[in-house]
Amino acid sequence: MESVNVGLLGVGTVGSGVVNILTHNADIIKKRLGFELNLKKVYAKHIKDEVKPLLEGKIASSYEELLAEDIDIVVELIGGTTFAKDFILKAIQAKKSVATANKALLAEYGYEIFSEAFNNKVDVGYEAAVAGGIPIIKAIKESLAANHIKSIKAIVNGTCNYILSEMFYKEISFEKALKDAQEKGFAEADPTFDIEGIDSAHKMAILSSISFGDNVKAKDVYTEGITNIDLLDIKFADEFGYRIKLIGITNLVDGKIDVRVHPTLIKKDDILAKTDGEFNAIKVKTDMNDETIYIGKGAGSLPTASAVVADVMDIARNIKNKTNLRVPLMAFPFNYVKKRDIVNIDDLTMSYYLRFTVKDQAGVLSKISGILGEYNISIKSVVQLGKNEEWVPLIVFTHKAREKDIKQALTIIEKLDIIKENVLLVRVDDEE
Ligand SMILES: NC(=O)C1=CN([C@@H]2O[C@H](COP(=O)(O)OP(=O)(O)OC[C@H]3O[C@@H](n4cnc5c(N)ncnc54)[C@H](OP(=O)(O)O)[C@@H]3O)[C@@H](O)[C@H]2O)C=CC1
Ligand SMILES: N[C@@H](CC=O)C(=O)O
Repeated sequence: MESVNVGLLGVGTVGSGVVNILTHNADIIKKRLGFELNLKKVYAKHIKDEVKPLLEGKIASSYEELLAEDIDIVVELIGGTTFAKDFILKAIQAKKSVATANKALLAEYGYEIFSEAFNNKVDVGYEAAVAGGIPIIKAIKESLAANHIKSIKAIVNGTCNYILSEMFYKEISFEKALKDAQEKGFAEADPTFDIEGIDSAHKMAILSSISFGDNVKAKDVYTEGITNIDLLDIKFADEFGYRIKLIGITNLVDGKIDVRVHPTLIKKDDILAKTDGEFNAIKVKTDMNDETIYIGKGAGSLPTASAVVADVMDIARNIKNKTNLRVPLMAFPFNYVKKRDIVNIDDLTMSYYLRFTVKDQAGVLSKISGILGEYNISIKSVVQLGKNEEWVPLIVFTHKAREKDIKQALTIIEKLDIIKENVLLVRVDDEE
């Protein structure tokens, strides 16, 4: 049976993983498909040295060669939302199916890309765009297709999870942990996307869209990153029975979409708290299948490439079967119009971990608790660190309170001369 031809744009961390898998696992791929996947052409600004020997005779001199008639599927692995978008749209208009890991692009232009794919009767696979090697897109679109999704709670950024884990276990600095994550190929080209929570927001926008059949964009996601989390907070959380994780959440509240990403104190015995390093974990609650949990490597060359190649295999099957199915890959895409409003985080009620830096003098706590009390916020536990220093950390765990009230109370507290800097607020997951 004739092979299906693949063109690859970008041979960095994930692209080189794709080259490795297509080369080293060519036999099993052929056995499972019943035909060969032929990596016909690659185009990249730079090609990783380790895969150059695998690409003899395949290197194109311009990206246009990937759009030639004999290429059936193109794989976009350069990232970004400008050239990548133009390239994908050109490929679709040239009737080529696409596989991509580009969550930033889909979270912004998913609707446009999927509409174009629908009109041109081609597939767009994006399994690798959320949680790297974990088959979460397939799970939601296919395995849970008979369910209403109720909620998703997840760790979807390998870099942040790696940083928080390294800080906790090795007590190394944030900067050193980030550098390690970059060297291992987990981080985005611009790592602020990871550490400021933006990459997680892209992924939660995609998960929220496919779960609720809506068109949620990254700008709809309330987003906080991990840059304000200190080793001190990680240790405190531990003492109180929690781990700090960057958590993505989406669910429906009174018909509105609650979708957010922020650092969260998670009870130590929760599977999310036990997921470390570049691993991701996703809990999906549904109406008929209770809770299913997915864990695996969320970043890195081969795990991510494994998801990309699986998409390429699905698309290749569709091409060979000439079913023009679009079902496995196109079910619940972004071809939904925006239907629901987004919940304002200020209207939610949660418990909080607050870290104040206060003057080491009598009466400070009663001043703070007095102001919190005026906003109906009661303190669950409190710890004051250090003695005989001018400024000391004061940690407060609150009972449940409305986010808006907490923020208003903190605005007043932050103006007191007994407070040194902005208060750190971390939400506590106290779901039973
Ligand atoms: N790394 C990971 O673990 C994961 C990454 N992803 C996503 O996969 C995609 C690729 O990421 P990753 O492999 O890590 O990124 P890399 O930066 O390692 O690789 C991207 C490659 O594309 C090249 N490139 C950029 N622009 C162009 C262009 N216009 N023409 C040709 N080549 C270009 C880059 O060259 P140069 O360096 O010279 O700019 C680089 O070699 C991104 O969308 C990312 O978000 C998804 C899941 C996991
Ligand atoms: N930078 C991302 C890569 C995978 O999506 C991450 O760290 O999770």
